[in-house]
Amino acid sequence: MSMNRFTVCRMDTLSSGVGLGFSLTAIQPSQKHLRTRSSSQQILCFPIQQKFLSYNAYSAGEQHRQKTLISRKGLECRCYAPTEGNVSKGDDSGSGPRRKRLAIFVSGGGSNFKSIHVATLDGLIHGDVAVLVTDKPSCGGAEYARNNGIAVIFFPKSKSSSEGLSTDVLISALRKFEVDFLLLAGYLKLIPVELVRAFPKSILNIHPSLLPAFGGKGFYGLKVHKAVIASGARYSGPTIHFVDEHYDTGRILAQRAVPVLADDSPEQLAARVLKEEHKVYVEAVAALCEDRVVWREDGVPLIKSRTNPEEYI
Ligand SMILES: Nc1nc2c(c(=O)[nH]1)N[C@@H](CN(C=O)c1ccc(C(=O)N[C@@H](CCC(=O)O)C(=O)O)cc1)CN2
Ligand SMILES: NCC(=O)N[C@@H]1O[C@H](COP(=O)([O-])[O-])[C@@H](O)[C@H]1O
Repeated sequence: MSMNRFTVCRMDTLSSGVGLGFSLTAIQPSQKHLRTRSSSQQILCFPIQQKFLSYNAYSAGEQHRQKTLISRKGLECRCYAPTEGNVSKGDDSGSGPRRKRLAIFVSGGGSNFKSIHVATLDGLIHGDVAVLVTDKPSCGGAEYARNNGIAVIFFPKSKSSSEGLSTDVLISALRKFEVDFLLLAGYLKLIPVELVRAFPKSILNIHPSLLPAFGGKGFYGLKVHKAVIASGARYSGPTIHFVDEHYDTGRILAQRAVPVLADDSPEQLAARVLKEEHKVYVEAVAALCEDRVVWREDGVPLIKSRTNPEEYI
C-alpha cells in the first residue's frame, strides 16, 4: 500500500478526531491498531506514552491546510489518505524496486533535508519523506516539514521536560510509518545503539569533512571547517557514511572533494562543502532507494552506476 500522506491526530481513547473529516472509534490502548471503515483511508492507531510535537492536520478533501495541534496522551492514530502536497511525481505502479519511505533527522536549518525532499518530489529519489525527527522542534528543518505536511517527531526525550519520545517509542513510530531508511542531516545527537540495531545497514549520515579525518565527538558544524583550515589540509569535502553506534566511524559510502583555499574563512569553506553535500547526499539516497548499494566482501559499501551496473561511482 503506497501511502503518500497521512492525517495525524493525537487523541485519548474517548475523544474523536477533531476537524479531520473522520471520526475514530474509541479503541483500547492494548489494541495495536485500528483499521478504518472506509476503503479510501487507512487508519493505524497505537498507544503512545509521550507527546509528539505537532502536526498539520488535514481533512482528506479540504482545500486549505488546517493547522491543528492535537496533542493528548493516549493514542496516536494516523489516517493514511491520498491527498495533495507531499506527493512525488513518481509512482509505484511500474516494475522495479519498491518506493522507499524515509525518516530524516535534523537539528538545524535542514538544507540537506530540503534538497532530499525536493529530489523525492522531482522523481530523482525513488522514495518519500515519511517523517522528520528533530531534537530542536523550532529549527528550520522542522518548520519546513510542518509547512510541507510532513509529520515532526521530537527525539530524544529531553532531560528538562517530558517532551520528546524515548528510543523504543520512536522505533515503534518509525515501524508504523513503515520507514525503510533513516537519513541524518545535521542531526547533533548520538543515535542510540538500540536504534542503530533496529535499522541495520539502513541509517546514513552526512559529515562535512573527508572522514576519517576531522570526525568524532565535538566535530560538527563550523568546528569541522575551522579544524580543517587550521590543519593546512588542501582538500576537504562531504562524506556520506552508514551509521554505527559511535560518531562518524561507520562505513563510508560516498565522498566528494573540494579545494581548501589559502584565504578561506570557515564560513567560505562550509559553503563550498555544503554545495557538494546537496549533490552527493541526493545521489547516495537515490542509489539506496533503487537498491544500487552493494557490500564488498571486506564490508565496504559501493554504489552501482545507474547506467552501467558493472561500474561503481
Ligand atoms: N550513532 C551515531 N550517531 C550520530 C552520528 C554517528 O555517526 N553515529 N553522526 C552524528 C552527526 N555528527 C557528525 O556527522 C556529529 C554530531 C554531533 C557531534 C557532537 O559532538 N555532538 C555534541 C552535542 C552537540 C549538541 O547537542 O549541540 C556532543 O555529543 O557532545 C559529533 C558528530 C549524528 N549522530
Ligand atoms: N557532524 C555533523 C555535521 O556537522 N553535519 C553538518 O551540519 C550541516 C547541516 O546543514 P543543514 O542543516 O543545512 O543540512 C551540514 O554541513 C552537515 O554536513
